[in-house]
Amino acid sequence: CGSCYGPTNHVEHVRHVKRMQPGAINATYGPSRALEWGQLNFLHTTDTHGWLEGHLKEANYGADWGDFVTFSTHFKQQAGNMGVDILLVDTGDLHDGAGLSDATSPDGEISMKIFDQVDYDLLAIGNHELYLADVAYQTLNEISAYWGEKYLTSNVQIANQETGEWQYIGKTQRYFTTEHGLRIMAFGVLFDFTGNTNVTNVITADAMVAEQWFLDAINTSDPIDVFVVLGHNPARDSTFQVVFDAIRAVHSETPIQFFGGHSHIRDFVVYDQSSTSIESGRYCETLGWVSMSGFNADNSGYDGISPNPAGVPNPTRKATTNSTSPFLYSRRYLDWNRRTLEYHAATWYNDSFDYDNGREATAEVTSYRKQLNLEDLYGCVPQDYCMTCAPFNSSDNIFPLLSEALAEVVVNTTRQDIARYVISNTGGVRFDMYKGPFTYDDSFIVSPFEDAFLYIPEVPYALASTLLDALNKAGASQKRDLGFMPVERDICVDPFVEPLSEIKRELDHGHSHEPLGISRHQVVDLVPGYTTTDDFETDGDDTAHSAIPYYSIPDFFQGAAGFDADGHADVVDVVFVDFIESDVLAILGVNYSSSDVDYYNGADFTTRDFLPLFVKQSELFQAGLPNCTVG
Ligand SMILES: O=c1ccn([C@@H]2O[C@H](COP(=O)(O)O)[C@@H](O)[C@H]2O)c(=O)[nH]1
Ligand SMILES: [Zn+2]
Ligand SMILES: [Zn+2]
Repeated sequence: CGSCYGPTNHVEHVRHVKRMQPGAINATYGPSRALEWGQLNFLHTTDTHGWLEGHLKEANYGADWGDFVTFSTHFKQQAGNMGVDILLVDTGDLHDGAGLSDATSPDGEISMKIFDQVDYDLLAIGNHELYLADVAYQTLNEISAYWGEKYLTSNVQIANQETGEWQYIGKTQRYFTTEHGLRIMAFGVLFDFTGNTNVTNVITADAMVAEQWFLDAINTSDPIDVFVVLGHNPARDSTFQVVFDAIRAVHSETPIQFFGGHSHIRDFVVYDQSSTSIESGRYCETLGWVSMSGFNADNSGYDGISPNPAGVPNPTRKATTNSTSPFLYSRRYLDWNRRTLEYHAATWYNDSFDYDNGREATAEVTSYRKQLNLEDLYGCVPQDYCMTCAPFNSSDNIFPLLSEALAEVVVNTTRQDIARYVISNTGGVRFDMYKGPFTYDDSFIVSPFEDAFLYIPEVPYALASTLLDALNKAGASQKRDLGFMPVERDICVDPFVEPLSEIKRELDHGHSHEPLGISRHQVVDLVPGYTTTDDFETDGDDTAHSAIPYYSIPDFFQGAAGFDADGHADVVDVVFVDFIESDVLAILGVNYSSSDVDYYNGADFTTRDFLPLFVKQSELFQAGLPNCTVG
C-alpha cells in the first residue's frame, strides 16, 4: 500500500458515524458516568463547519449551538464553584458544510455571529478559512478582530490590504494567567497547508519553530506552568510533533497540552508523560473533554493552586505506564445531544438546563435558517445513501447516485452532442444523504464547495477513457493537505470494519466493560456511532455505540453521458471540478496545459448547484412529495 498516508486504521474507522432516527435517544444508552474534573479542565470543539443547527436528522447529534452556549456557561460556573480552571478551545474550519454558514456571501457572514456567543478562551484558524481571499479577509477583519488576543495563528499570515506586507492574521502566542493562577503559554499552529489563497502565507512548522518570536516565547524568563498548543492539525502524526520537540528542547518537564483537528476523528495521543493531545471529531457531533491534575507549589511556582475538586471524580491516569510525572489525565468524547449536555450539567432531573444566552442563540439559529430559506423543500430522498458505510459501487452508497447526477445535469447545451466525462473529487462530498426531505440546507451539507466545472474539449477517447483510473492510481494531490506527516507503515489493513463494536468483541470474550456500565444483553441495542480506540484505549466515548461498517473509497469519481450504446465515442469532453485541475493535467501529460482548459458551463455553475438541480428534476426525488417524512 503505497499511500498509507492517513490515520492509523484503528483511528480511521471511528470517524464514520451512522445516524439514529430522531427520537431514538433513550434513557438506557445515554451518558452514564460523571466527568473527571481536575485542576485544569478543557472543553474542545473543532471542524464545526457551520453545523450550528445541530444534526436535524440524527437525534444523537441533535443539540444546537444555543444548547452548547448554555452548557459551556454551566461548565464555567461549575469550575468557578469548584475553584478550578476551565478553558474553552476551538481549532478551526468554521464553514463549508452547512447552509447556515454557506448560504451567505462570503461564507460565515451570519453563522460567525452565532458561533461567537460561546465564551472561548483560545481559538485557532482552519484551512477552510484560507481557501478564498474574501473569506481570509473576513477571518482577519471579523474573526480575529472579535477574538483579539485569543485568536492564535502562529504560522499564518495575510497580505496587508494597504501595504501588501505580510501580517499575522491573529496573534502568534498568548501568555496569560488563569483565574486560579496557572501561567499558560499558548500557540496556534495550522498544519503545513499548501492549498491556501495567495493572499495568505502558511509558514511550515519547521520554519516557525526557528523564528525569533517563537524562540523568545519558549525562552522567556516569565514562568510557564503549562504550554497549550492548539491548531488545525491532526492530534497524531502531524507537525504538532515539531512543536513538541522544540518546546521539549527547552522545557523537559513542563506539561504541554495539544488540541487538534482537521482529520475529523476522535483521537487522544500521548506524547510523553506530561504531554497529551486530543482531537474532537467534526460537524458538531463531538464535544471533547480533557482534564489534568498534578500542579503543586514545586511545578507551578504558585502556592495557592486549588487541589482536585471534591465531590466529583478526578483524573486518575498517568499518561504513560512508567510515568514519574505528577500529572494525571482524563479525556472524554461527548455526543452532541441535549441529553448528554443536560446530564453533565447535572440538570437532567429538572428543567433548569436552559439559560437565556443559549435560548437566544437557538432563536437566532432558527430565525436565520428561515431568513436564508434553508428549509425550502427540493425533493424527497427515497433511501439512505452513505459515503463509506456501504461498498463504493453499491446502491446504498452515495457516489453512484452522484455520478448519475453529474452525468445528467452538468451539461453545456451547445456541446450536449459530444460525449462527456464529468470528474469530481470524493473529498468534495462531505456528508451522507438521508431518507426524507431534501432541503436547500441539504445541498450544502452534501456538496458545499463553490468549485466550478472546467473542461478540455474533445480529448481522444483512448486517453479520456483511462483518466479516472489513472487519477485514482495517482491519488489526489490534496492528500498532501491532509496534515499527516508521512509515516512508514509495513502493513495497510483493509479499512473495512465489521459492524460489531470493540465493546461487543470484548464482551464476547467474556470481559465486562465496567466504565460504560453495559452488560452483555444490552449491547445488541446500542445505537450505531463512534467506537473510539485511542492511546487511553476504549473508554473515551461518553456514550457507548455499536460500530459502523467502513469501506474505503477512491479519491475521484465520474459521471458519463453522450456515449454510444457500447460506451464509446471518438472524442470526449473531459469536464472536471476546478479543485482538481492540476491532478487532471498531471495525468494528461505534456500535450495538455492550462491553456486548453476553460469553463464548461460558466464560472457560476458550481459543485453547489448540480445536486439541487438534479433533485428538483429527478423522478426518484420528486416521487415522494408532498408527504415526505424523515427516516
Ligand atoms: O474547494 C474545495 C476545498 C476543499 N475541498 C475538499 O475538502 C478537503 C479539506 O477539508 P477538511 O475539512 O479541511 O478536511 C480537501 O482535502 C478537499 O477534499 C474541496 O473538494 N474543494
Ligand atoms: Zn474540517
Ligand atoms: Zn481542515
